[in-house]
Amino acid sequence: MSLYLGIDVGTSGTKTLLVSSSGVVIAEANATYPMEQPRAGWTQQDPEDWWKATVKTVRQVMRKAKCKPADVKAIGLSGQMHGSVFLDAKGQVIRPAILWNDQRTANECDEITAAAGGRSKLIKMVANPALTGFQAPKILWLRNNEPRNFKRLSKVLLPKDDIRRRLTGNYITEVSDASGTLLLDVVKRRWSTRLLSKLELDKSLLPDVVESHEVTGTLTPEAAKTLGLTTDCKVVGGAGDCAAGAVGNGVVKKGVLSTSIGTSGVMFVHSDEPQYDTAGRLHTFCHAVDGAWHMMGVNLTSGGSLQWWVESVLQGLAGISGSNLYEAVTKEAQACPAGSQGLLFLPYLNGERTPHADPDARGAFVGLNLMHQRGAMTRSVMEGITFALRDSLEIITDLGVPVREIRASGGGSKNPFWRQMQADVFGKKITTLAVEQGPAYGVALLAMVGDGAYKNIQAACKATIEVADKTAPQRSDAKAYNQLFPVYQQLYGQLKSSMNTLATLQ
Ligand SMILES: Nc1ncnc2c1ncn2[C@@H]1O[C@H](COP(=O)(O)OP(=O)(O)O)[C@@H](O)[C@H]1O
Ligand SMILES: O=C(CO)[C@@H](O)[C@H](O)COP(=O)(O)O
Repeated sequence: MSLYLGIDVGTSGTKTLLVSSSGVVIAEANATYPMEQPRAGWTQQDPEDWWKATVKTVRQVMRKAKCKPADVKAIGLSGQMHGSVFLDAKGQVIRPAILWNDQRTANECDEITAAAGGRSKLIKMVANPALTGFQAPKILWLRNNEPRNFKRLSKVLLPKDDIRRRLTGNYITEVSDASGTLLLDVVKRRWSTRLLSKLELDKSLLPDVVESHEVTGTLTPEAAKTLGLTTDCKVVGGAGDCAAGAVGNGVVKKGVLSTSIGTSGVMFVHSDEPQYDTAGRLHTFCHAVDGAWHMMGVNLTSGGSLQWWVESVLQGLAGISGSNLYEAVTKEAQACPAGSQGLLFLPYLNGERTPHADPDARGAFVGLNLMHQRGAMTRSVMEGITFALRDSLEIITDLGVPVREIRASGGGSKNPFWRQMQADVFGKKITTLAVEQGPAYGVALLAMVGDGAYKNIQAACKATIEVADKTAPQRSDAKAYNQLFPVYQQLYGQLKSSMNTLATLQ
């Protein structure tokens, strides 16, 4: 028997899947860990927590499946992107890892842009502008703010690649996650020696880069023993969670987009060429598909905004308690008409990336009146999150990218009411898959390709992925959203200066 492990080192926890070569999920396990916020806008985690969660979940799926260790032929790794694990020459972690949603590096983003000779020159070099969450500004932040730690620095790894180091002993990343460092020449799929030299950073700080399906090593005897696997088990490159999730959704060819409403929100499109938005609003990264790229818009607090609204604000109020919190609030939201009676919500609770790269953007309800009840407010939170995704969709379609179908995924898309809202706001048919397992599933498929079970990732997706559900737009609600969306789009510009001042007062 040939089995494959997909491990996704997420922000709230690690998810591990054991999958057969025909794509059936045999067992799954999750383990959570905390996120530290030492100051407003700063986010950190201990890489040791990721390793413990990896060991725990792999051992759990092996126990559940009762299979032989030798049956597990290969592992695919996925994870939260952009985070930085700082290591010394002995492979010891120097300080807590700084995460994708951390906002401390605004000065370093300016420093990078200036060193590159301006924003458009930087975009030409690495296909993207400098954004606070990316890895390169974090390395500069360490140099500027913790010089003693910087002196000890020998390697910087992305979260899932730190797990690879512990599994194989090798310091390797792959093209999709490396794209989010801002140090990869995304067009040539190799480190940008030009930008590295302008930033006076040594290339030896970075790991080697491979394609996502390539084998990066086998388990060390120690790792094999700890996980209950064998030293023949391969570890393939894998992918950052956005590209891995897209592979798991079958977004490996032109014309299909995927949206994900998790903590963050992502609108993702496959591209056969390295196409990019010259204004830098979308990210252009290498896809986990050999020789392909992708563009994506990312909202930093997407499902995270609804989670804040439901779990921090509404929870405990009359009728909103117990294990069915989201069902209870959805019922109230559904009772309010599309457009939330003229109420709009801006989901910029922790700054924003697409289309407003602004660490000091903030959230807002605009248009409140005495008629509005709890249901209208919940509905407007869901609508605001969906409008934020439509911002990305409009940039993608304005670039001339054809959109035939949108595949919805993530915790938010499990809710049929929200799927219908997405169809209505986007004006497109929304599809969901029979088994939606996200990034961990995508990298299990890449592991199959690396092991030779399929000739490429397109063949693996074709053999394993099945569309289950289709939701078409409803004309009347779509019309209400089309009236509201231009007002939503104006609000950021109108409120930016007040939001930025308020951010200094928090
Ligand atoms: N029943 C539900 N209805 C609507 N949204 C939900 C529901 N359950 C979870 N969510 C949303 O899904 C998000 C979590 O999605 P998930 O894909 O698990 O995120 P992540 O991988 O980032 O942890 C939550 O922030 C919440 O907004
Ligand atoms: O920053 C990005 C992508 O550019 C985020 O999508 C993170 O990669 C999110 O990780 P999770 O919250 O899904 O773990």
